[in-house]
Amino acid sequence: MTSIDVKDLTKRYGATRAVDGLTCRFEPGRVTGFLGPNGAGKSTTMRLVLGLDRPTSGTATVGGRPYAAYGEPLRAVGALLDAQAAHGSRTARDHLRLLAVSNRIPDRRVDEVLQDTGLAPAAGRRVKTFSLGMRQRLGIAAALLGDPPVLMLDEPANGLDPEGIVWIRRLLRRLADEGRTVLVSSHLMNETAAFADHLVVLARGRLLADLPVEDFIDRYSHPRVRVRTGDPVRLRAALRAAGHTVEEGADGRWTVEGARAEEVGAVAAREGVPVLELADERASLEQAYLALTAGGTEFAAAPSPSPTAPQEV
Ligand SMILES: Nc1ncnc2c1ncn2[C@@H]1O[C@H](COP(=O)(O)OP(=O)(O)OP(=O)(O)O)[C@@H](O)[C@H]1O
Repeated sequence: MTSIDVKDLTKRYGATRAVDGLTCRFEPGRVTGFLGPNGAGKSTTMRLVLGLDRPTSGTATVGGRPYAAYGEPLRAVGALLDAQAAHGSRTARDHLRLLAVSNRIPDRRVDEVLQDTGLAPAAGRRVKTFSLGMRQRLGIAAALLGDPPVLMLDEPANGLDPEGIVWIRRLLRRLADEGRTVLVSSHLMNETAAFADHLVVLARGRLLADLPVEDFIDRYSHPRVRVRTGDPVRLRAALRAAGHTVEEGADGRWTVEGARAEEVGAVAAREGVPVLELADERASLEQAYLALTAGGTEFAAAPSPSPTAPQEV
């Protein structure tokens, strides 16, 4: 089983700490969503794992070894960092063949990954004629080529149509179920919630959260209840008297923020008010994520030591 281990990793570009003392492990058998606002350090971390950049300090290893120590790297880590990387004048098949040869990967894998990514009908077309979504699929095909135990994909759903998004979710799930380490960076929170098991959240190069998706939502989101009643006047008064704030939706359903269904149910029962619908509503990952990174923004907005000092980015 091959994990990615990041220890005390720091990367500075001039005054910018793109990655700042990051320690985390990406484990096999699950899809880890790697989240963070623009400039959080996700791509830099992935580049450091792939040895495309040198850390200022700290280490990043794959299966306990630096990526550069692997003789046939595509068999160790499949990565999609830049879907535009393929040479435009080559056909998709030739692009994959070249990668396969340099990693001693059998030629039959080229046709397998073309098939797996839905590109078989376009295999003989030049890459420069590909749409963004097709290039994205080609990048994923290249990542799968060496049948690697670790996959690292930067925004893989970028440019995919709805059918493509369903496809990539299923693919990521299958890869993790096969015991691989699957790391996926994304800006799309709800999208990530639909396929990730685990989240690692960065802001300004620092680790903000490293925990299962469910725990993330429990920890960072507030409970709320959806309720519908046959006696709005009495229930509204009773809930307000019990200290709850009620938001009334146009469809007759109310939202009670910060409450659980049993509390709202108890208030209604005490008043003898008929309840037609009552449910805890789990806040979405989007809300939880925004709440967390809003904290990161406070940190970011801390006053600099003196107005004339250069601002740390
Ligand atoms: N080669 C570089 N030279 C200078 N600064 C860089 C370089 N690469 C990244 N940075 C800076 O490092 C910080 C982290 O960037 P990075 O691309 O890793 O973030 P990210 O989380 O991947 O963002 P995004 O989601 O926008 O892709 C940013 O402030 C960025 O401007």
